[in-house]
This record gives sequence, structure tokens and C-alpha cells, in this order.
Amino acid sequence: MSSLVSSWSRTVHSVPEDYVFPENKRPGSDIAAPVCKDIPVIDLSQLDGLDRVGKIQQIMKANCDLGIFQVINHGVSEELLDETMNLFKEFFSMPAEDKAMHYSEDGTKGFRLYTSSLSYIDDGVNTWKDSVKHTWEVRKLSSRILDLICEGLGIGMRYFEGELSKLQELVVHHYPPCPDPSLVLGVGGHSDPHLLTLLQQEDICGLQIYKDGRWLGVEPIPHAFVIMISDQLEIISNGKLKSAQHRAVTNTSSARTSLVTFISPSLESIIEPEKALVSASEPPVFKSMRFKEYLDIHTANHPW
Ligand SMILES: O=C(O)CCC(=O)C(=O)O
Ligand SMILES: [Fe+2]
Repeated sequence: MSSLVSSWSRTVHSVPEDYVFPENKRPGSDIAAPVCKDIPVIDLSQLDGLDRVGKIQQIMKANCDLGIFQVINHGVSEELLDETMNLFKEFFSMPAEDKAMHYSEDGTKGFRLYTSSLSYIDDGVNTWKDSVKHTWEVRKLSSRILDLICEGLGIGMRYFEGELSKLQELVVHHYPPCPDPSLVLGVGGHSDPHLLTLLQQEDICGLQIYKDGRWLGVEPIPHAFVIMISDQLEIISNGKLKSAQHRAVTNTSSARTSLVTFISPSLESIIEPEKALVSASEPPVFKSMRFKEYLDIHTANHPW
């Protein structure tokens, strides 16, 4: 058996031992953590008005603090978002035998279904989800966001165009209901090693952000994208922008599906603090490194 969580999760009444997180890492009662009130929701349709500077300031404030904001009216049609979400939900609700033919442990495959028990082990414990990897086009939205960030940082527009944002992949996570969500995590606490993360979630709580020593929920807003600063943007901005620390919890009653687009530099890109953001009073706080090297180190140390 491929051991997809969704194949057996509805038949168990307690969490198998190899899915129980160590006590200090368990979400416990934080599965119902309150929503974080400091995540701005930016309406991208009104960006060209008088308010542009104010909105960029809002984005930059959030990015320098938590590395996360949400966008609405972003130009990706609601129909496309619904169809894509529904397609993947249907995929995950297929019988186990039908899903099994898409299962692959070959990480280089363009489309594959996998589960946590191989690369996603966190502290030797499995995570409560199955996933699909694919590529899709949210390119235009990510370029707009990156341009706003350039403007906010005071560096040239299109700075990230080309090699720095060359790679894009979609990972779809499926978190089946869990008999005891306080013991498990769908994804353990981490920051993403990429440049930028765009996440679409259903109207079901699950994504959490780490703020001032505690985990808080990221409010699900239908058709919004959650935008998270990832490690390479923190490095390029010389630490001005913060890579969002986040994780995913599960619940007892409904499966949750999330569509996560990662934008990354090409593997050979050299990542280092942008010279314009470095000065005698603000020396570089990260050393330069090929993105591939960064990923190798990150993958060895963290699941994400
Ligand atoms: O599903 C989620 O809400 C979070 C997923 C995530 O953090 C990731 O794929 O890196
Ligand atoms: Fe993540």
C-alpha cells in the first residue's frame, strides 16, 4: 500500500503512533488558535488610485514584521480558482486504487501524488496529509506582487524578473480529517525556502502563523491569495523583509485542500543581499550562495 493518509484516515479512530508529534511540537489546543488580526488584506483592483503609496506601505509593514499578507481582486478569475480547487478535491476523493496509479516517489516527476512518509518526515514523525505536485500559471499575479515589493524596497521595478523568479511550481496539499488534531500537524513549523509563496485555501481554518511566541490562524478568505515572503526574499532584502514562519493544523470534521504556488530563482542563481540595500550601517547579514546549495542545505534540515 502506498500509505496515502486519505486511504485509511477515515477508518481509524485514533492517531497511529508514527503520526503523533512529540509533546513540545504538538499543536494541542492551538488547533483552534484565534485569527491573527495583523495580516492586511490588500485590494489589488484599487492599486492605481491615490492610495497606491499607502497600500505599498501596508504591504511593507506586514512583510517586515511577519512576512505575510492577503490579496483580493487580484485578477485571477474566481471561476478558475474554484475549478482548480474542485478538480483537486475530486482528485483526492477518488478511490484509493485510482489514486494509487499516480503515486510516485520520484521527486523529479512533473506530476505526482505522494504522502508524508518519505521526504516529509518531521522529527521522525509523519505529517497528516497527501500532496500532488504540478505546474500552473499564477505568473502574472506573482510578478505584480514582486513589483510592489520592489517599489516598497526602493529597488528597480522588474528586479526579480528573469532568473530570480524563473521557477514556479504548484503543490496541492490534502489534509484528511483527523481523529485527534491536537496530536498531529499537516505541515510542521517552517519558512519556505523559495522566493515568494502564493497560497489559496478553502474556507476552512488550518494555516497558522507564528507571531510573538504563539501560533495564530490565518483567516480563510474565499478567492483570496495568502502571500508569504520566503527565505530568498529575506536574503535579497538583507533581512528587511521577514520570511513567514507558518504551519498547517488539521481538524476532526472536514478535509482541507490548499493550493500552494512557489516562485523560486533558477537553481544556478547566486542569491545575496541586494547592494542597494546594504551600507556601512547595514552590512550584509547573509552570505552569497547558489540557490541550489541553499535548497540542498534546507532540504537536509527541514521538511516543508
Ligand atoms: O497548506 C497550508 O496551509 C500550508 C502549506 C505549506 O506551508 C507549504 O506547502 O509550504
Ligand atoms: Fe510553507
